[in-house]
Amino acid sequence: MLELQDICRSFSGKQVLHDVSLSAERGKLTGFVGGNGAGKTTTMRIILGVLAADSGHMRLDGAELGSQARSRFGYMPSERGLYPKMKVAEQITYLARLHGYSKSEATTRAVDLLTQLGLSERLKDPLEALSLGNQQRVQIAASLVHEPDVLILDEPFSGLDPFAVDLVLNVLTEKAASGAVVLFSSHQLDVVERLCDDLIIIGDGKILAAGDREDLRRRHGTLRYELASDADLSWVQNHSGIRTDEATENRVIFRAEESAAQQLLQDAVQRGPVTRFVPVLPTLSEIFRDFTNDSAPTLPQEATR
Ligand SMILES: Nc1ncnc2c1ncn2[C@@H]1O[C@H](COP(=O)(O)OP(=O)(O)OP(=O)(O)O)[C@@H](O)[C@H]1O
Repeated sequence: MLELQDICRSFSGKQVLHDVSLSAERGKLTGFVGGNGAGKTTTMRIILGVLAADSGHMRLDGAELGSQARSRFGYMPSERGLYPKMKVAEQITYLARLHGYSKSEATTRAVDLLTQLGLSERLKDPLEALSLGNQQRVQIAASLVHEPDVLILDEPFSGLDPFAVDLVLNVLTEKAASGAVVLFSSHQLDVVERLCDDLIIIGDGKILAAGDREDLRRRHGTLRYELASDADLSWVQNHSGIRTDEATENRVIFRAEESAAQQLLQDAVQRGPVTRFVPVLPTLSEIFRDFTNDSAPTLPQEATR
């Protein structure tokens, strides 16, 4: 497990990380979400050791994090950093060689990874001839080339089409299943909701919530209910103690305390057969808005990157 404890960091006297504590378990995909300027990249760069923390501790599997453990880290930075004129497969082979693979191992590894990422037709093209989404796949291949033990990805899904999202997801899931730590930041909450097992929400340099995705959905956000009946439900809108979010003749989605919801159910049963009454868990976007409304002026959907 990768653990950060009370990490602080300031730039020119302005504190941007405030006692950041988080953990990412082996075998799981951990999503790291927050609005613009929340502190995701700074945190990731500190994990990687390219930026120093002012204070705090970092551990991998209980041991203080040092350069030896970091040599098994893979990183995909948000600012892409490959050689535009170099051919795609050549580039990944070159990186594999730098990590100590023999020439034939490096070639095989490059071709396998790029094929897995859907780029088998583009191996001999220079990077700059590829679309931005495809260049990003190459960047992901670069972060994976040395079979990292801990994979840190800054916005790996931004700019990818749904097909590419699935390809990258398969690669990351496979990586996590092999026992690696996989931590990725993202603005795309729908993608994160679908992909990650665990979630960390950061706002204004502070960790706002963290844990198992489903657990977070159960614990946070406003609980809503769905009620459906064969009978007309138009009376529901005027029922005390509830607020309707959606309403048709035979189906409503409403917010209420549990006691008011139960009362409404009883009233509905007396008026006709109830065909459905279920709690509706909040989406990740709703939870994120609840948490960040106070702390981050910019919602991720408004991000331009
Ligand atoms: N080198 C730096 N010098 C000064 N301030 C910095 C530096 N790097 C980051 N910051 C500031 O730290 C804060 C956190 O930035 P960071 O890039 O970590 O946020 P982020 O969550 O990755 O945002 P985004 O989603 O917009 O990329 C911001 O206020 C940013 O301006």
